[in-house]
Amino acid sequence: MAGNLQLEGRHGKSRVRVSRVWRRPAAEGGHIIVEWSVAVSVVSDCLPSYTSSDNSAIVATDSIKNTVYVKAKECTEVVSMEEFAVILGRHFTSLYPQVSEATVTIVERPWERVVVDGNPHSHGFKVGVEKHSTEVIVKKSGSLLINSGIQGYSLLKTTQSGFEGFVTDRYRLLPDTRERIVATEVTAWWRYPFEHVSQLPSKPFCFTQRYQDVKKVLSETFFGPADVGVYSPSVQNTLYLMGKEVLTSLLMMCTCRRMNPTELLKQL
Ligand SMILES: O=c1[nH]c(=O)c2[nH]c(=O)[nH]c2[nH]1
Repeated sequence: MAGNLQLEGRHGKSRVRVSRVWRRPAAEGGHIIVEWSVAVSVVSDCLPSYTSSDNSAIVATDSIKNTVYVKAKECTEVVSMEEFAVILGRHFTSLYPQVSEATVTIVERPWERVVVDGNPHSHGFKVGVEKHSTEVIVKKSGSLLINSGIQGYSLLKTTQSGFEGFVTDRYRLLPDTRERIVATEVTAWWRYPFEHVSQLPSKPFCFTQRYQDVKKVLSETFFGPADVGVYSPSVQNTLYLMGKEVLTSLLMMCTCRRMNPTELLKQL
């Protein structure tokens, strides 16, 4: 409290770019590289720094940035970005008595292993398109919220899509169709069912594997079987089915939305 005002201080650092390489032998799958843009925001009891010139409780945002680098260096074993975010969140909430909560957001640059002559390269990578990200909130009590997402996942099919029966008024130009090309850019978020740090799985790659599982479910639902596909009566319906499928098959809460309006809706 300051006077009759109830205040909560939150500060942090965003756009901290960090890369980490784990040099495994080729026989064990080769090198792994990650490049992350990290944002850390802490809820911190340092109200005197707002109401007076007393900065004694502030963890400087510069120190927050340096911590990201140090913690990445300390990860001698491969970690997913969700695990790294939890490591950071636990660090800030346990080391500093004044920090009650930390939110760590990470967006990954999608480096993908290249394939040469059909073989995954041991240390060669190219940048992919869609982006994986996570937002982790850790409280001093150990309570946890992990939401991960995918952005810029562009999908297109050349048939098995239509759009009919929508509002007809003097502004409508589009005819009904049961045959069109459809392309959309999917943004999806899902929540992991771990509500306390003690519930976190110890299995390595669990979060990274889950990300691959979500992508697979989203694309299989969008496209349908390889030979015949599946009919989509609207982008809305397909997005709903994609989210529902992630929810039921992977047991996670999921929201799917279209970032951009359908880009390619040419009537054939
Ligand atoms: O699947 C679609 N949903 C829409 O809301 C829409 N609007 C539009 O012009 N074309 C389409 N297609």
